Amino acid sequence: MASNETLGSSIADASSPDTALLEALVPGYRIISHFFMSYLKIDINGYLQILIGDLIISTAEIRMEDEVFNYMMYWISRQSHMKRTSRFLASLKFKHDPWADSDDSDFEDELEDSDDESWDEPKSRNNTTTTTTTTTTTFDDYWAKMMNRDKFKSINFTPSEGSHYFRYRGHLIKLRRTEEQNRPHNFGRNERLWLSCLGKNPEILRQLLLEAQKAYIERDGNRTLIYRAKRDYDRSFTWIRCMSRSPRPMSSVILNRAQKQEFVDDMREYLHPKTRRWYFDRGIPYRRGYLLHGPPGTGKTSLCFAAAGLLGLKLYLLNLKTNGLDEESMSSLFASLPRRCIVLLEDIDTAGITKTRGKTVTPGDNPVIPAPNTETSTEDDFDESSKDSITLSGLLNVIDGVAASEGRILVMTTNHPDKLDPALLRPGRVDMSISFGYMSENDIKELFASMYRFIGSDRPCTPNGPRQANGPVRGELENDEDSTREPEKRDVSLDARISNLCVSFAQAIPTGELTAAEIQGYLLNHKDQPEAAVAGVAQWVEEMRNSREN
Ligand SMILES: Nc1ncnc2c1ncn2[C@@H]1O[C@H](COP(=O)(O)OP(=O)(O)OP(=O)(O)O)[C@@H](O)[C@H]1O
Repeated sequence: MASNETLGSSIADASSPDTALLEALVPGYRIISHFFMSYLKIDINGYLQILIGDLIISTAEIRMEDEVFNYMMYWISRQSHMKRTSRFLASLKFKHDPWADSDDSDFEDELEDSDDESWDEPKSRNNTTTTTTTTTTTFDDYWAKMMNRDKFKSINFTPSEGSHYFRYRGHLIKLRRTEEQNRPHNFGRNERLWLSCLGKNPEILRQLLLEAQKAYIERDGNRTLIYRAKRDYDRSFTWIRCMSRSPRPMSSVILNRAQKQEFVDDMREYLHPKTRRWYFDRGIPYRRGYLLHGPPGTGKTSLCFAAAGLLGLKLYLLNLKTNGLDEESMSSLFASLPRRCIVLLEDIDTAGITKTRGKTVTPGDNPVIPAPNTETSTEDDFDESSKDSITLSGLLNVIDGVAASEGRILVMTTNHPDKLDPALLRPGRVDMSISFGYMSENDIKELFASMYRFIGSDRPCTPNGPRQANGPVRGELENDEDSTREPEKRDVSLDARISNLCVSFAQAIPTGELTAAEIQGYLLNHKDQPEAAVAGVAQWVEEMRNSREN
């Protein structure tokens, strides 16, 4: 903002007078206080401190564990005048600083860069030719550029610890940054920010914070935000933002279409304000739970990510095996969830909660809990791990507990639904189950088409040939990027080619034997060569069968 400027920095702590703020209030204050000190030996700063602190200054405190901290740090890091402050912290972009540009966005920048270039397999090394419209780049050129970029990581400049003064919309603002000392190194930093302005009306601080929030949220756009539970050094747990990703298109998850539609419709229906009212009017806890079950690599997690992207919900990941996670910490995590979000509890059967309702976990009681290594662990070690484990009744208490946020969507995934206690599966805890399995012929065709819909000139394709000219209606399951492409630009010959190949590919694979992850793994070896994928598939299936038999 043009009207903003940084006026100076000091390392004075909180107890020192806010000379700059006073100067703004009483022009000439510095000279007056100097006069009092030099000639009358009276330090008027000390007296004024009480007046300033309690009567004529408004202050906002911002804690690092709160997302507002990220808003503010992001805003600060984007203010050119703040970068010019005389005392600053220079740091490389850290992935765990959500306000800094993440590695994910670096990665997406790289994708955009590489989209601007056309690619040529090198006939000889360092063979680069320039055409009138695009640059033809060899891998070596690209790699040299990336390696250079990685060496020179961006440096963030933010105001360092202490006090900094700047003007915001004509108001003098003091920013103080502090860091908790004596904190174990491996638990990271714990900082606080303090924003102060003159006067008892903090309106300008609110405006600043709202502007910071807007900037931060706009930066995320429609990306899916992912949080995970992190243990602090005082053993408490909080949610921290761990990454943001472009939304996964729902159409990229291969699942029976009706089931997928039912899942999405059910979530939409649940999130509708009328449904919320319906629950409240009847005194029913407003929650919804889903169980996604099936063999590993069949798309359970992918569906959850795609649903979060489609509905624009934040995703909170929690692994019940997290070291130190107990019922109390889990309840406080659930209590601090936002009103609308998806919580994903993965591999619920491996968490020591299978069919042990009400039992205290003891060695050998539950084969799923990792047994202590008798050679290296002591009794104390085991006591600690049992104390930290989540029991089935503990989990049920958290799911049902009064502290559990209403409005959240709970998704649990498992490879072994048969191991789960019926108590966990009852309606109210699990309202819909979706079974994931090995690939059918249609699934295989769909997966093949989705892998090759962008090759060469990058034209999307469906297993049934070119999409209808009018395209999907917004909000239907085809919410993905190809739905926005103009139909007339589509490469019909590629569509026809892929449609034929996916039939041959699917015919060569036995149905109900392989997972999507396995087939995807094979196709990744033939990324731009669908014909080669079809040619080699029979042999690959043979090898897979042999490896399973051995
Ligand atoms: N049904 C599917 N549709 C599209 N891709 C899939 C599907 N199933 C698996 N994949 C691909 O396989 C990989 C693993 O998928 P995912 O993590 O969703 O499986 P999962 O069922 O959650 O596995 P696990 O039980 O081991 O957690 C991902 O790269 C995903 O893209």
